[in-house]
Amino acid sequence: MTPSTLYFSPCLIHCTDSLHHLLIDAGTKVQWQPVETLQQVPVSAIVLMAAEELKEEEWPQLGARKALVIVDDWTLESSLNWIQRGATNCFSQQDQHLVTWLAAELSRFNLGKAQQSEDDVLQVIIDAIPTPIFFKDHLHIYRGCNLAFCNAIGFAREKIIGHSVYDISPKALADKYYEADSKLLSQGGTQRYEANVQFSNGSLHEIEFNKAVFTNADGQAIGQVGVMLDITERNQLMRQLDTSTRTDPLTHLKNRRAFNTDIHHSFEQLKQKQQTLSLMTLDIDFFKSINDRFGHSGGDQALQLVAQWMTEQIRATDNLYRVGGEEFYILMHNTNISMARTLAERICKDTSVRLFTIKEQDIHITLSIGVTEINPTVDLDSTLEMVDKALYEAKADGRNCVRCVFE
Ligand SMILES: Nc1nc2c(ncn2[C@@H]2O[C@H](COP(=O)(O)OP(=O)(O)OP(=O)(O)O)[C@@H](O)[C@H]2O)c(=O)[nH]1
Repeated sequence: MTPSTLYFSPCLIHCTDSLHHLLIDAGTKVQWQPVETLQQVPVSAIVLMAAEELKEEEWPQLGARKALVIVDDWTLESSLNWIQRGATNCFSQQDQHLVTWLAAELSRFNLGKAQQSEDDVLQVIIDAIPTPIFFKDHLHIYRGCNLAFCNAIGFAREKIIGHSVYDISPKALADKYYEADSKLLSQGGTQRYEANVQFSNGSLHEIEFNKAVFTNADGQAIGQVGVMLDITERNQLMRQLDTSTRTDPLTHLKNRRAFNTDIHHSFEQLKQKQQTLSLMTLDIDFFKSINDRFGHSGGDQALQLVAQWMTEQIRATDNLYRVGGEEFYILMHNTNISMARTLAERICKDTSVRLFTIKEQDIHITLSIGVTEINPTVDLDSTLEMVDKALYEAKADGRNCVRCVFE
């Protein structure tokens, strides 16, 4: 692109010829380049667009170009409307001010270039900050950024400054950014949100955007500044922490805390949908004697083996928890009491005939099991009490058996 190239929409071809000659008379030689859409116009370049050819979806790109909107009937109101949308100016086709505007702008462009200073102290300072920083004007056009921002999104500064989000991001993403920016500009203050961002090297990052509006002396929003905090590691740690607070360290099964969350969630779903949900509580019989015989570490090994064994016995839709010393729960979705009882009896029987090897000795382990179907009209605490009662009945009836709650 050269500064003296002027872009124009094809339906203005008839006026480019006279403009060309008028500009030569004004001492400015230009070349003309037709474009179908604003997207084809390089950022910061001068473009003449016929108002009727500008689609609404192109408006966000007006501010990133020196866009002159050419209307059939010029009115102050329509002209101001176009300027508010980001157009640089608005002229009627016959208006010779267009020639003076172009001549002035083209000579100012050259002057501006000569005055450009590479010694921008503020730029040097923000480039030293490792966190990506950017700022945009009230038309969402990038007006500044630091090196970390360039590196993160993978564009050189010249490809960012003066561009709209639509010039540097895929449309779907640009739509999201534009919406968030518009909200912030209209509400003022600050904005904080998290989004997944793919960096230029292909890596995916969880980013916390912290943005704030800045205003002129009259308090009018004139732009926004944003900082991108990379919270990928922090979020990973939080997820690990969350998992570990819901996991039993010995058996790696979900623990009572996870059970409480899951059962409340499932109970709420049960109230809304026509489904069935059953709960089984399983307790190892005479576990104390295993501890007494093999020591605490032998007891731990037994717990791990039983947990592993039970994991193999349940279905993909069942959830197994270790909720106490030698006590487990199985939450069974889409399962009524008769299906739950069948599963419980199979686990009970198969466990009793299986051999578990603790400290190189084979032993039998049995389970007492209580089973209930969860009724959405009965409160959860009462249901948990009833299934515990069923378990105690199984213990009282000699252990190694299943007892059900029937309402
Ligand atoms: N090794 C080991 N033992 C545990 C753990 N948690 C609880 N225990 C032991 O489990 C035993 C449970 O004993 P009881 O509540 O008397 O139950 P029980 O011997 O299984 O008898 P019944 O349940 O009545 O059949 C206690 O000795 C606890 O110390 C653990 O994490 N590891």
